[in-house]
Amino acid sequence: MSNPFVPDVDTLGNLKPISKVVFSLGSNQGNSVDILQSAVTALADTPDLIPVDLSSVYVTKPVGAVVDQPDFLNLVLVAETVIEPSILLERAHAIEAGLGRTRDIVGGPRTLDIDLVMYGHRTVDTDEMTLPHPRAHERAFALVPWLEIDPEAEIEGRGSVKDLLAGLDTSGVVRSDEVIELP
Ligand SMILES: Nc1ncnc2c1ncn2[C@@H]1O[C@H](COP(=O)(O)OP(=O)(O)OP(=O)(O)O)[C@@H](O)[C@H]1O
Ligand SMILES: Nc1nc2c(c(=O)[nH]1)N=C(CO)CN2
Repeated sequence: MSNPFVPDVDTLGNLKPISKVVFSLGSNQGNSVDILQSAVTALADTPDLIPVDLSSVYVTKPVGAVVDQPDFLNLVLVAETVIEPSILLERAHAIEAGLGRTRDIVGGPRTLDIDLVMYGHRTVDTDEMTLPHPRAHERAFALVPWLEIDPEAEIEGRGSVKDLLAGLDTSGVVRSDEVIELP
């Protein structure tokens, strides 16, 4: 996909399959709007990754183990790619690190978090990666923005995002006026 006229092939010359990938991005430290814009730009600039849709920005109440922390800004980016999930996660971690992310308190405040919510129909369960993301189906801060850009969205093994959201409290997820755009 880097060059539209040259198809992506593996070492045997077979065409690499294109997969739909869903990223959930969050930030609640630093200038979250600038950080999320830089992260979206960096993901979109990734060779062999084509952004398809970007959600609005949402202001969200913290959920999980640490609720006593500032509100987050969250958004979802859907893309198409031939990059393998493990390489994609490395890329996401490199973008997080480049934008000042340190890994300290699990579930605590962070300048930037990039989660790989889903990679096509792939299911993975290794020490490094779980796909679909093991907590995405219970996170209104990820599902609300995702549903906005993909009303037919489904999580492999969990069902439709619309149905999942029907069972979740979405009151802590509010669309904001902040604008973040694809480059
Ligand atoms: N689908 C996935 N997307 C992102 N990270 C994942 C995924 N599956 C496993 N991980 C791993 O989870 C580890 C913890 O990630 P991170 O530090 O972002 O956690 P967290 O943001 O505190 O919590 P959460 O994973 O619930 O968002 C990372 O080392 C990463 O490799
Ligand atoms: N609202 C909200 N809460 C969270 C978030 C997040 O991005 N948004 N990320 C977390 C750890 O990944 C834990 N809690």
